[in-house]
Amino acid sequence: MTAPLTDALTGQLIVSCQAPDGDPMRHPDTLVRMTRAAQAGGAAAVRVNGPEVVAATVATIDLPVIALWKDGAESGVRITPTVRHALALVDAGAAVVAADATARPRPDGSTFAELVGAVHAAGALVMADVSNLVEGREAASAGADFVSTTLSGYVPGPPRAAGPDLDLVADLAAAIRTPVVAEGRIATPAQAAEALAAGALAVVVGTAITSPTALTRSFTEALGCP
Ligand SMILES: CC(=O)N[C@H](C=O)[C@@H](O)[C@H](O)[C@H](O)COP(=O)(O)O
Repeated sequence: MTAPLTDALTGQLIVSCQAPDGDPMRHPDTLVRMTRAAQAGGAAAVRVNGPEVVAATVATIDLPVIALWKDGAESGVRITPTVRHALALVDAGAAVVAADATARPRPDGSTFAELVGAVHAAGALVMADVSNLVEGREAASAGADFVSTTLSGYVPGPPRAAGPDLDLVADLAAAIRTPVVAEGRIATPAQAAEALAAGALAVVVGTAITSPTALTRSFTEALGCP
């Protein structure tokens, strides 16, 4: 089952259609409209947050849905933190469940490999969201179908770079056979192309496409607006 989706995603753009807590765009119908816009613009898949939005997206567009469920404190494991969260996303129709695969303990005590096993048994694939090369290797060994650089810069440790972590993309692509997805702080079409050249199977772009609040702020800050 991995192969057809891998083929469909090769060299393609995945649009992350999410909005943070409190953002005016965090509204199910609005988020589903973002996925429709992504499809209209040629995206090969979308990445969406929460079972309600996943189910509404699956009912609305024809693209594969990569689903996560952000739950819990910003400081801990937050992207699909437990097996329960993962299986709820499969029930909602996710083709792929994205889950934190960092070395941090999961709140339900499960291992990442156990989450992979549960999702596979339920008939979906797994995208491992990692922050470094070691986690990527371990996620591949645990059976992840895709490894994404999502969490580089978002766990305690090295400071967050301004741009995408293309070194991690290249290191992962050289180290594992599992397809690598470039994700996180990809802000321009040129950076997306660089990520593919670095060895990514596909590129996920979120904020630069789907966050008018962040994009507005980038302009107001550049202008020194109060
Ligand atoms: C770290 C974390 O929680 N990342 C989340 C994962 O789903 C999203 O908030 C990001 O928007 C997504 O990864 C895409 O990245 P960017 O918005 O930088 O293009």
